Amino acid sequence: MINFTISPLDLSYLPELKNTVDNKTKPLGSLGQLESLAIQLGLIQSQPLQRVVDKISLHQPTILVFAGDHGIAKHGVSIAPSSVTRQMVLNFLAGGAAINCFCRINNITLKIIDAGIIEALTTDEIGACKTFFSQRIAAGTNDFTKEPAMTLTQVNQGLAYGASIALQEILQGCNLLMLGEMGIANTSSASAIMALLLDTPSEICVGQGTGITSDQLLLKQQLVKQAITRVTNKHAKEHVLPITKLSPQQVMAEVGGFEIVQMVGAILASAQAQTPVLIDGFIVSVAALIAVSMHTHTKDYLIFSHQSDEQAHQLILAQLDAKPLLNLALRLGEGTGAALALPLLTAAVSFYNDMASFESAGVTV
Ligand SMILES: Cc1cc2ncn([C@H]3O[C@H](COP(=O)(O)O)[C@@H](O)[C@H]3O)c2cc1C
Ligand SMILES: O=C(O)c1cccnc1
Repeated sequence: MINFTISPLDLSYLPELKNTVDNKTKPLGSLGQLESLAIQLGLIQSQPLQRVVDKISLHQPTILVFAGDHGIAKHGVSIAPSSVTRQMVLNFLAGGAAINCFCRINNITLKIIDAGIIEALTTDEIGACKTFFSQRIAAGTNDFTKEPAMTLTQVNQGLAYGASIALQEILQGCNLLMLGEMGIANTSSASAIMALLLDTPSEICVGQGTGITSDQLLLKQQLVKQAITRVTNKHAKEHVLPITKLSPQQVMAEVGGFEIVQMVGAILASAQAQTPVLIDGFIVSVAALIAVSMHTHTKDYLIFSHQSDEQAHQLILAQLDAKPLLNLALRLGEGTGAALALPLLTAAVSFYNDMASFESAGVTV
C-alpha cells in the first residue's frame, strides 16, 4: 500500500508575502483573487527554500488527462455509450478535442493516460506518440449498482499509478500540475462518491452530466441511490454497532472509477512534493475531495479553476472552502476549465514578480 506524507504549509512566510503584494502600486486588495492566488503560489514555492521567494515561477505547466470506463454506463446514464471514451482518447492523440485547442493557445503540455478504458489502444493507434501512457487497471469498472466497482487492491494500484506519473512530471521540471478526465458516465461515479463521503442525499449529488434528458436524470438518480443503499446495507452488516464511516479507499472501491482513483494518487503525490495542482470541474473536484479526506493538508496545494455547470459542484467547492477562479457554465471536463484558468495564474505571477512597489516607483498615496 502506498503512503503519502503531506506537510501543512509553513505560514510564517505569509506576512512578508502579503507585505510584498500590499506594497505594489495599486490600491490595497484591488487585484482581488489574483492577490490570494499569488500569495498561495508564493507560499508553496517558499517552502523548500525556507525563505520567501523573490520571484514565483511557472515551469512546464502540464495537464494529465486520465481516461477510464464505467460499468454503470450500460444503463444509459450519459448521452453517449462507453465506446466514446476510447474515441475521445484517439481524438486527444490526434489533437482535435477542446482540451487540445486550449492547451495549444496556452502552451500547456498535454499527456493522456489510459487508466482503464474498455478496449486498449493498439500499437498502431499509439504509433510514435510520446504523450500517451498506458496505466490500465482493468477493462472498465464493474457496475457499481450491483457490486463494488473495483477491489481495494485496484484502488491501491490506481493511487500508485497516479502518484508515479505525477512525480515523473514533477521530476522532469513541471511545477504546476493540472488534471483532467475522460470517462463516459463518470459523473455518476463522482456523484456516488460525493454522496457517501459527505453523507448527502444522492438526489442532491446527481446532475445532468453531458446533458441527459429528464428521464435519464431520473434513472441516474435511482441508480446512484440504489448503489448507496447497496453499500450502506453491506457496510452496516459488516459493522454491527457502532457503524463506522467508510474510508475514502472503501468509497473508491465501491463506487469509484479508475481515472478518478489515479487522479487522487496524482493529487496526493503533488501535494507531497509541495507542487500546486490546478483542479478542473466536478469530477476532478471529487478526486480532490477524496484526497483531502485522506490527508487534510492536501488542500493547501490545490487551486480551483472554475465552477462547473454541474449542480453539485457548488456543494463540493463549498465543502472544500474553495473559491473558483472562473464561472463560465462549462460542463465538459477533459481539463478544459483548468487550461482556461492558467492565464490567470500567469497574471498573478507576473504582477507579483514585475509590478513596481510604491517605493521603487516613487508613488505616494
Ligand atoms: C463527446 C464527448 C466528449 C467529452 N469530453 C468530456 N466529456 C465529459 O463527459 C463525461 C461525463 O459525463 P457523463 O457522466 O454524462 O457521461 C466524461 O467523459 C467527461 O470528461 C465528454 C463527453 C462526451 C459525450
Ligand atoms: O464539471 C465537469 O467536470 C463535467 C461536467 C459534466 C460532464 N463532464 C464533466
